[in-house]
Amino acid sequence: MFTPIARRAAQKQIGNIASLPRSLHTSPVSRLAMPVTSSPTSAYAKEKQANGKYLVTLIPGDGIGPEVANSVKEIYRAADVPIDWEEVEVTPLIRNGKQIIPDDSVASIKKNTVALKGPLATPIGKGHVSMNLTLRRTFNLFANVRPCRSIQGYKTPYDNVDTVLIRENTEGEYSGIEHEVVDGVVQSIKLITLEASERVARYAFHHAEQNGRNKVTAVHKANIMKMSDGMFLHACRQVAKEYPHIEYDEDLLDRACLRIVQDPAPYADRVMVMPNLYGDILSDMCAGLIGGLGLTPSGNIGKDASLFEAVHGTAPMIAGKDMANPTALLLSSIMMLRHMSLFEHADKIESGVFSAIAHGERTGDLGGKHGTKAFTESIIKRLGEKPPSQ
Ligand SMILES: NC(=O)C1=CN([C@@H]2O[C@H](COP(=O)(O)OP(=O)(O)OC[C@H]3O[C@@H](n4cnc5c(N)ncnc54)[C@H](O)[C@@H]3O)[C@@H](O)[C@H]2O)C=CC1
Ligand SMILES: O=C(O)CCC(=O)C(=O)O
Ligand SMILES: [Mg+2]
Repeated sequence: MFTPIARRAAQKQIGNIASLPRSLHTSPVSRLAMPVTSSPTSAYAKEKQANGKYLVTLIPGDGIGPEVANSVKEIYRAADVPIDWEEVEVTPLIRNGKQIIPDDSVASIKKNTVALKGPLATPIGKGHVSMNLTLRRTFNLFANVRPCRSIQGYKTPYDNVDTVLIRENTEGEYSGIEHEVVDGVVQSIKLITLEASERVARYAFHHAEQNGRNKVTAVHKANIMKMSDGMFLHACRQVAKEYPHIEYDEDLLDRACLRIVQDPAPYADRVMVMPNLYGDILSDMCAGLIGGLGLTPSGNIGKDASLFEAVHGTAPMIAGKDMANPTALLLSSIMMLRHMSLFEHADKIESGVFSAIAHGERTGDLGGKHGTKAFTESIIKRLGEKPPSQ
């Protein structure tokens, strides 16, 4: 199945990260709450500006986006994070019959190579295609890293969730190739390539190694989709040979869902890697185990740019009401800071937000009385504070 040409092309595009030195964060004891996402093929290498700060693209987004983005900006100001924001919009434009991202937004991400993004709305059924997916494809953000960890001090039926999902981010069920064959018959194509499968598999093994996880599990439905998911598995098996010190296994998607909701603890040792749609669904499911979408971050990692965003969407029912939980976008921004090697600022903000939640200063989605603004103030007061041990 693997031709030497396809293999060489894949190696050239993402590099062979099997031979990398291990990072500082390899022991489970020192494992960070929000993981490190950089690799030699996605490492942040920008210089500071003359004023001593880095320039980062900010897309506030739709719905609750501007409110949670504002919270991040205020916290960064209070924490003296050396970042200037370059704010751009990603309102869809049509050019030559094709939907595109505005030129200035593309140019900003290209130039800065790192972006923080609020959620963007996608109409259901008819209407414009997802600008989220368009951004991921435009910048070839091939791996979507979605960590989900129980929040210390916020009790749910599960105390020990610590999952990391890595979702193939550019193709699969979200390739966007759909057409009506004849009246009443529609075809939607799940397109999977060996190149993208190998690329995300290699990133998953590298991520496991870099963040102190000793196992990679490929999640699939290759019993049903024998060719597409079968090739995805084949790619994972081949890449696994490059990482003999990392254990590799496979699980069916439906069985994995059952096992995770029955007992998430065994999943704390590993990274799960999977095709696009499965990662979308599984990441919302895992968010439900720790308290909801107000809490889960993500990073879209590419070779030339990386874009960090919450797992959640625009939450239209609560938009503009000072009710949104900014934690998910803030934790995404902490992943971004670690990607940029701004570790001290990341640690200071991370401890502030976990401390506020542990002290019961919470937004409504977590049963608290704080609005977005009051919760932001609580985090600012607690920057650098160690959360109380339970
Ligand atoms: N990456 C992105 O930009 C994403 C965009 N979307 C888009 O967002 C729109 C709305 O999608 P939905 O399916 O309703 O999902 P959603 O994630 O916006 O909302 C699901 C539920 O979670 C709650 N919620 C989400 N984020 C929250 C937060 N920060 N604080 C408190 N509660 C929060 C909402 O109130 C709602 O009850 C759609 O247009 C969808 O396409 C959805 C997911 C991701
Ligand atoms: O693009 C969208 O509107 C939804 C995307 C989504 O659900 C996700 O990336 O998790
Ligand atoms: Mg989703």
